[in-house]
Amino acid sequence: MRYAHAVETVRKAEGELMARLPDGALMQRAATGLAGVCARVLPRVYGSRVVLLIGSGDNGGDALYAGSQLARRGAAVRALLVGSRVHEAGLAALRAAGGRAVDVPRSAEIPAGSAASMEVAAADLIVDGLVGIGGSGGLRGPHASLAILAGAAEAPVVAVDLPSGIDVDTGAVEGTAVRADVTATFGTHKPGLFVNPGAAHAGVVEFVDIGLAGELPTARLECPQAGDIDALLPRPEPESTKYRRGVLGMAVGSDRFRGAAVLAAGGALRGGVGMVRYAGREAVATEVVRRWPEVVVSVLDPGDPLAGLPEGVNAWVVGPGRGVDGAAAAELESILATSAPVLLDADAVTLLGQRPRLVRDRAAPTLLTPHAGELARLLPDTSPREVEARRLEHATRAAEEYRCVVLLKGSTTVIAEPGRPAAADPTGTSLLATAGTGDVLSGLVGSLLSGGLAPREAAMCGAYLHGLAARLAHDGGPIGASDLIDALPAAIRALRAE
Ligand SMILES: NC(=O)C1=CN([C@@H]2O[C@H](COP(=O)(O)OP(=O)(O)OC[C@H]3O[C@@H](n4cnc5c(N)ncnc54)[C@H](OP(=O)(O)O)[C@@H]3O)[C@@H](O)[C@H]2O)[C@@H](O)CC1
Ligand SMILES: Nc1ncnc2c1ncn2[C@@H]1O[C@H](COP(=O)(O)OP(=O)(O)O)[C@@H](O)[C@H]1O
Ligand SMILES: [K+]
Repeated sequence: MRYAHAVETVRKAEGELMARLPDGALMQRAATGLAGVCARVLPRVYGSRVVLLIGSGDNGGDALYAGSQLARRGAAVRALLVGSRVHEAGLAALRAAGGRAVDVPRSAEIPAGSAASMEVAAADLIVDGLVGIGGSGGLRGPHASLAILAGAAEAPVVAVDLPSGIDVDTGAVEGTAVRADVTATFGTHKPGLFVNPGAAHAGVVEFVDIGLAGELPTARLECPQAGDIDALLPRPEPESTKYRRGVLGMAVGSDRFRGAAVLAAGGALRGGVGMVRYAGREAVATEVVRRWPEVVVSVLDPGDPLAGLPEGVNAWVVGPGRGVDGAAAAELESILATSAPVLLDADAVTLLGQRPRLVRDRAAPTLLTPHAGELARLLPDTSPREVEARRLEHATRAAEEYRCVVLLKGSTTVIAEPGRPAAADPTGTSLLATAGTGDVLSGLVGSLLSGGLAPREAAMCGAYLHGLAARLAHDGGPIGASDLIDALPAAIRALRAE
């Protein structure tokens, strides 16, 4: 598991640790780790041209000390000073090691052809020490110009602690931010490194241990790794039966959206469910069984659909392609009145927006899996764009308001549960941005719920496998939701190998 803490927590923990250590010790640890990361990114240190982008704060100090270490190993290090002040001891260390520093004019944009712009363009490595956890908002003035120049340069960019300009606590990017190839982050991960759009600016995140772990409380955000998912995933045991592995009820698809039922059932079957019990109209049930003969179907009578819903299931998936009419609402209400764990997706989430109490007052485990548009319908005065800009914040708010677990789909899938650290899925890929992949996810997560995982853990495992399956299914061209189903067994197999 990778753990991320909010700025306020990091500051407090660093303060406590610093009080017990000699002055500057933490910065030396950070700088040494950073220099090591830079040395691994460079083909060789000796003779390479390293450009440091240096802002006002300690983030610049880290970069200057790391630069001094690289200079001692034979790199030609040049610091571009752009802040209203500079970390003086770091600058002195750089100079003592033979590095040089130039002031970048702070008032204006940096013109093409200026000395600073030529330095950046000719670099073998660019180190982003503009701002760290003390930054706020998108980058301003010459900081922004340097970030743009660094983005246009060929050299790899190593970000110090985080890519300057991203919102550390949320991953929001409001304005210009550095795009790094590698981020060396100190003491703990930061939430913005795991949540897009911030995460996409961080590149590969390398953790630098500065001895902070003992001072840190519970994380704000967790990012599960293959081993964590492998440990959680239910697997058949010698005494397993189809019932013990989990019976999943599925109220998905409709005459109009038959594919949703087929895809969701496929996700469940390849997710390791013991039995899928499909409930729906005859035409849909026929399609489901044609594709998946192992599914047990209950054909619902349009005159009295609730009477035909199967009983004795371990969990339910409700919503994808099901519609938002009165019958769908009555069905949702009836399923939520059971004591089984329920996953609400798509239309069921839309229906919930008008009936929040259905979930708020429910004692049994409940999981919502909206995309940004659906989540926005759950939160008054919130647009899908706002949800996408600050995913973590909105998923957390919805989980608190509806008192249940929320998996918010999208560029980064995030999972929130009141009173627990949020989780960010690391495997997501835009290959998934194609119709029907959400239906597969609902079945997959449903199968894990029916297998006994709690909603948060089922959501974490499902999202991880979903993204991994997309990556494995991808052989250079596009993939569809059906390919994703086929790749799920390989994704489960790959967990052990990762
Ligand atoms: N604490 C510790 O123990 C350790 C901390 N460590 C390191 O310290 C880092 C935090 O350092 P920090 O607190 O000095 O803040 P930091 O982010 O360098 O600069 C903030 C300054 O930047 C500016 N600025 C802000 N926003 C801006 C914007 N949008 N656009 C442009 N400029 C902007 C603003 O300055 P001003 O504009 O006022 O000149 C503000 O004051 C941390 O990330 C880690 O790297 C490590 O050494 C390990 C031990
Ligand atoms: N840009 C993206 N990057 C990563 N994953 C994405 C992206 N866009 C969509 N996805 C994923 O694709 C799936 C789409 O689900 P959803 O919107 O419910 O589609 P549908 O209703 O067509 O099945 C979700 O798992 C979501 O996280
Ligand atoms: K930085």
